Amino acid sequence: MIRLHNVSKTYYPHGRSRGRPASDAGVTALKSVDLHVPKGQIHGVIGLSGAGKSTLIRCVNLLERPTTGSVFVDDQELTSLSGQALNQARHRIGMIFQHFNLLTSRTVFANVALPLELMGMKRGEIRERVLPLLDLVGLADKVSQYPAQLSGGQKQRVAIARALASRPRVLLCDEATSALDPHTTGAILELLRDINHKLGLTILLITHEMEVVKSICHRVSLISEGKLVEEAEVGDFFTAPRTHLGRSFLNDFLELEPPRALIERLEEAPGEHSHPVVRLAFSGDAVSTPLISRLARECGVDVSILQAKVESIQDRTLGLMIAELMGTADETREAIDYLESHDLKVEVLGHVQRDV
Ligand SMILES: Nc1ncnc2c1ncn2[C@@H]1O[C@H](COP(=O)(O)OP(=O)(O)OP(=O)(O)O)[C@@H](O)[C@H]1O
Repeated sequence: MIRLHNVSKTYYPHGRSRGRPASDAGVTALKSVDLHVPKGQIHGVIGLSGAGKSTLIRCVNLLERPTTGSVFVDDQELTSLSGQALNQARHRIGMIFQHFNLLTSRTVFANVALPLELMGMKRGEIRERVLPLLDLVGLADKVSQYPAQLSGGQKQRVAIARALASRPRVLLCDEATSALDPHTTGAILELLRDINHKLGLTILLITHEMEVVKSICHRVSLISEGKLVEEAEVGDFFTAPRTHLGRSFLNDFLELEPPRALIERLEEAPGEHSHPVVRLAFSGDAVSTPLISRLARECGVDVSILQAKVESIQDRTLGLMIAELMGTADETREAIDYLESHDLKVEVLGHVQRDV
């Protein structure tokens, strides 16, 4: 449904003039991005501030025109269109924004009606289209109110109804819940999930919050310095991110870091009298297997659990633990092999001196 092929975007300080001086290098915000979002999927793009998320999503409806590469939506190449043809194609793409972008002088009804007025639709038809949409987003009783009379969550619901007014095939969400509190965020994400389900709408969203990805996305891409560096099913991303940045997002989300006092004592290389400190991630059957007690029995290693957590990520259960393995060098090495042979991901964070 959405396909980006080799899309790059460079912002030039002096626009796109042909006589650009050689020193006018510009900022390359996207580098050779390939992305495919099949029909009916909810796809998240997550990244740090400045990574290129907004540029990426704005390239999908050509609010930003890519410097090179092509963009297809619903099998139509948007990058080959301009003028009226591009306007027509954009009716199939709805968009919502972090700060809602409502017109303050228009009522809720008139905000949702605006794109239909611009399409030249008759008043009666507009009414028939807008009222069910306001019902869908739970605002049937706010038809005549103005944006200033609404909460943030209600404003975003108006924006969602407006985005759906032209019956788009695709909805783009630009940090749509970043200005909302966690409870309201949950409600808006549930509405988006509902719309995806009921209308079969394909959704591409950008966010810097793992919670958003965890709650509603099917797949996720990680963006860093303008490049998509990782793409995975959400369950896989949360159990075994492949990049350092992915692991750092996951650790921040899980808030699973060794205690500060321990971090200060961690040494990179093992010593004669040191124990490894490991981060263990396990999913599937391993969650319910008593591996730690077996470790003690079968490898003769004592395990001191420093932190542990079990998370439900969609249909998967993910266990995480930070632990100190106490035994001789041979015993702890054997213990790590044992854990890995049972499909646990083991990351040695460092080594701490034993009290001798
Ligand atoms: N209109 C512009 N002109 C020049 N540079 C821009 C423009 N818009 C974005 N940039 C630059 O492009 C890079 C990517 O910005 P972008 O806004 O796409 O990132 P982002 O991941 O959405 O960041 P944030 O989460 O902070 O909004 C940044 O270095 C930014 O400074």
